[in-house]
Amino acid sequence: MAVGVLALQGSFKEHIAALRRIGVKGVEIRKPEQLNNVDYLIIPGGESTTMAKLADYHNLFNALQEFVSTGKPVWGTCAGLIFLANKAVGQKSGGQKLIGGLDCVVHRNFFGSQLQSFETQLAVPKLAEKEGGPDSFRGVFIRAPAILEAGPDVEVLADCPVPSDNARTTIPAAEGKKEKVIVAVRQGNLLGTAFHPELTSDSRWHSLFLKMGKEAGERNLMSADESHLEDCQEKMPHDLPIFE
Ligand SMILES: NC(=O)CC[C@H](N)C(=O)O
Repeated sequence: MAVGVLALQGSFKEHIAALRRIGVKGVEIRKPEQLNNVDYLIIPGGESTTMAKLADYHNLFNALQEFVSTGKPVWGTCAGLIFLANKAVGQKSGGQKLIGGLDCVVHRNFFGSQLQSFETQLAVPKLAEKEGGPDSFRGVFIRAPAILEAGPDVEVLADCPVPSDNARTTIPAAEGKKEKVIVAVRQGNLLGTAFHPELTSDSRWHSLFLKMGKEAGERNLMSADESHLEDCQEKMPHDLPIFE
């Protein structure tokens, strides 16, 4: 079985390469019927307004919403996280369509413009508990969103300190009082990260995501067995950027 990666625009090739590094096949998804052939779906980073327009154009919204409701694992990174949120703020006028499902309020460009993109070490004790490796993860934030509010069923997997001078953020005054914002969450079959794990060589978010299918009782979905996964992870140094 394969992992689908929504391939309308954005970093879908990078996700497919990241999956390949842990021995898993990623399949590009552009049409609603292609979702029938996959048991996992990754919605990559990119530009969420453009992605929403393309999804509408390709009649993908209903199929994506159905996929989310089946309980199969879905992971949104950056623009993909915005897409999965029940509510987004800081959108272009008129807003944009969202798939929804993730009980969160996301600020679309919380950390500012493209020029204010940054990298930082995030504390990820829960990821390390499940996947081993260091307690920190190199977060690559590209015109990144942040989660301002999360519902009771949402587990916070990482947060990020907000710079005290707010120099980097576009946050409105009310949210400006925050000392930190949420940047990685899980809610049942849904995973969301505001940063781009596919741009680093640390595969732990990808392997965590694949385990979510197993946890949901769906066995034998991976094209690589566990021992192969562990083998790859051991050989792969953590924390190195990948620029492909
Ligand atoms: N790297 C990203 O995916 C950026 C997302 C961007 N903030 C948006 O609105 O879509």
